[in-house]
Amino acid sequence: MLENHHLSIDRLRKQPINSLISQEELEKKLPISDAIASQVISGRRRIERILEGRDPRLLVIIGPCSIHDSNAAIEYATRMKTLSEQYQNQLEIVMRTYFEKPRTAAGWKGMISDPLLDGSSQVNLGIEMARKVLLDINRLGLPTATEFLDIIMGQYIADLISWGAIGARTTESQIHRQMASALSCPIGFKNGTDGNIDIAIDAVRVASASHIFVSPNKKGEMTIYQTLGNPYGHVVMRGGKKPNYSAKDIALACHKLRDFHLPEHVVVDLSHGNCQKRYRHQLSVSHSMAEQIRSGSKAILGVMIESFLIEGSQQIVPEKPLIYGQSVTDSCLSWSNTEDLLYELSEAVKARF
Ligand SMILES: O=C[C@H](O)[C@H](O)COP(=O)(O)O
Ligand SMILES: C=C(OP(=O)(O)O)C(=O)O
Repeated sequence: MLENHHLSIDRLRKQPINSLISQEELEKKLPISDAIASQVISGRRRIERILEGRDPRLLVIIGPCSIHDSNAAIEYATRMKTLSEQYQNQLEIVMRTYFEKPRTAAGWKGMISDPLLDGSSQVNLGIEMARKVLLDINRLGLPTATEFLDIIMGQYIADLISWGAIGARTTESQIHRQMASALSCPIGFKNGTDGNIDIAIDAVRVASASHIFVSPNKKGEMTIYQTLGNPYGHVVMRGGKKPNYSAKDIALACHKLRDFHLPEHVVVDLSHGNCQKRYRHQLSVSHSMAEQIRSGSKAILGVMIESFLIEGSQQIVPEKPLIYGQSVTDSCLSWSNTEDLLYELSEAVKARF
């Protein structure tokens, strides 16, 4: 009687579906080898050197908006690995491997939440598939980037990530800033969806400090951690109601960073608000980046690009087969546009050595 009464007080709007695999169990199933661990560590170190201003190469975070098909992701990574070797003296290429999608309103929330893309929400399968893709891509020798959206799920893959993002919708969230202060990779904070850069600068400052952060340990036991602070936070300009990639916008952001004695550099996201959701416009934003870099800008430390095997995007329709290699979230650039764009950026970077 008492139990029923209790149920009606705090379990009105949820019911258990399944228990979640622990990080320890998942890592036992899909362990990181010594070779992959040192690949991740060296990828992070190269990115950190760019952030420290000790490497003039351009950080390029590139890949599909989201990963929904492991085979297509591996094919993309294999092709990208060839380009990353070709341009290794100018570009540090890191592949976008986004498994969690923050949605403006509704929509598919990514491989971790719904790996079968049918609303069956098999989270244990999703997290296993995500970890496997990351192991495979890192095994190819390509560093990986992701958005840390859910403060618990990201920890199941964080050991395989060389660059992390806190997205436009969560940069202002205290919990995400605290999580970033604990993460082992460099973290880019997006400006807000309305274009507000100040919240991203605040996030960099907050994440660089130590915090108390409550999260599960590898066994799944809730634990109180003291974080050390992340010295590699930086701002990602992604535009908002209007683009913010012009030299003037970047100079303004640098001016604001200077006021807080922070390094005067940013990553520019060519997609999202900067292309105003017209994916081909990423090419014009890229021309502007190349132009600014050629004229000596040191403020652009990196760029983010949404690209996949096939350009554009497609809807997830029940029973309808998906087009292989095409995005199911934001529209992406084609492979051939991607090749042209990386060539242009690599040539521009030569000019700033
Ligand atoms: O990068 C992806 C999307 O821009 C983000 O997840 C929001 O997508 P939506 O506006 O289609 O929900
Ligand atoms: C969701 C993304 O970006 P933003 O947070 O800038 O909207 C993204 O890069 O996938």
